[in-house]
Amino acid sequence: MTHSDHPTPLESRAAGALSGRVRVPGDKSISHRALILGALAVGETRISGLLEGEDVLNTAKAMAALGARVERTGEGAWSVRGVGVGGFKAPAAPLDFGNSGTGCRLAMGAVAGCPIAATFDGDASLRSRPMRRILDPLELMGTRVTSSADGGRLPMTLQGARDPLPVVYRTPVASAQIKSAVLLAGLSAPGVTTVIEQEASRDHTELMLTHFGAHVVTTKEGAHGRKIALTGQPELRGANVIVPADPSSAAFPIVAALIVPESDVTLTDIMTNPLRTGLFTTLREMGASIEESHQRNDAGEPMAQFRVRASQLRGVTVPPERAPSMIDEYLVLAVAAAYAEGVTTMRGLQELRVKESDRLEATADMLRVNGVEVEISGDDMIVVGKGHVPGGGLVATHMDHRIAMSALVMGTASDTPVKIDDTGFIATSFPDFIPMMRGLGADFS
Ligand SMILES: O=C(O)C1=C[C@@H](OP(=O)(O)O)[C@@H](O)[C@H](O)C1
Ligand SMILES: C=C(OP(=O)(O)O)C(=O)O
Repeated sequence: MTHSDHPTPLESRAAGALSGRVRVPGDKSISHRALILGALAVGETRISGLLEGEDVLNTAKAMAALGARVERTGEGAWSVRGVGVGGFKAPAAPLDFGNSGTGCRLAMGAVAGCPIAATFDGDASLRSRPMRRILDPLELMGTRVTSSADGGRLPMTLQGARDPLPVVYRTPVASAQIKSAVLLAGLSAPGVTTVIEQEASRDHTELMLTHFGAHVVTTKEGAHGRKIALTGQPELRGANVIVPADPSSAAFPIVAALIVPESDVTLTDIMTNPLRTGLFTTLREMGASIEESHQRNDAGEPMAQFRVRASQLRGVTVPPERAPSMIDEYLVLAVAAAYAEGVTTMRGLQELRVKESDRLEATADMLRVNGVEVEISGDDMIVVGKGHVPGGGLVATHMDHRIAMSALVMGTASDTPVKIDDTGFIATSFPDFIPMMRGLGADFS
């Protein structure tokens, strides 16, 4: 059964100030990586604070199907006993990644360096997403695609390389998923596998590979880029991983607290890796009151507590080079922009077209049906902020969790309620979103 077989609509209406203290769930990117590296390591990996959303649970199942022992030992607590680099066994059935690009693409990289065949599949949204960008480098390394749907899409069967070749690969777009797939395949190759990116994307794979004992050297490349060199065939050792709270999930209560008058909300343990914090930079430029305290760095990634108070926002221009550090946050930024005074121009958003939905079109539609003036010009989105949002619209969520949550956030302060057609996909990344927002004072019914 897919979520859309039984859509569950929900309405969000303005209901006074939001207040309270919350910890949003664990970071999705780090959760996927902890399971995958745990499955490729020798010995036990203990993970705490794992995001138990559907995307990550699908990765856990895939790692078990590839031969790792994956056990849930408590709330957010997981133990993984891995098979060692190159040691995956052929899965008995297709691996189903549901809605998750990250889980699927990183697992393709991990399988590519093992001499096995595996079939990758997902839901209708994932089946529509481009996989060529992952296959291009993996084929250079010796992996073969033995079957795929039209245009190199899922379902797809890969035959991993018996003797993978190390490569020097320049990613065509800033994408942590492409970079990570190449590095994970490079684990099985002799010598050094190098990825060069013109604009730095999130570096959780590099950081976690080092944590598990691999040798990774990162250097600057041009003004905004990086060169990452991994020495192949390391012995990865199981490690402890503490997963900080996901800044991309925190974005929703943060924007809600900014737009609902008199709100005062505290969020704890938010990961503040600079390659993930473009939204917070942008919101501060718009005049947001976000106070950061309790900075710590005891889990391999920086984290901090955020106190967010309702603020009168103003329109800004967001430069294209900031996109990789906030790529999943433009939807909810567009909501903040609608409540701001003045025009917000977000530049260089082409990658939004190939996410769970065409997020450029879906975000513009979400705003338009609720009375907000918005324009797409090439790869840019321009939102005309009037300080308030009329609301009254029904938002089509297109199997996209972030459209669903952004629209519900928009309704927390709109003149009339905002309705969404389906809440089902929220569980992919933020299963407790609805009760957590209600706990802060949101009226969802
Ligand atoms: O590597 C990751 O964990 C992710 C990378 C990004 O995708 P791209 O690599 O396609 O930019 C992002 O949109 C996704 O939510 C998570
Ligand atoms: C793009 C996203 O995820 P994925 O690519 O893993 O489906 C997201 O969570 O916004």
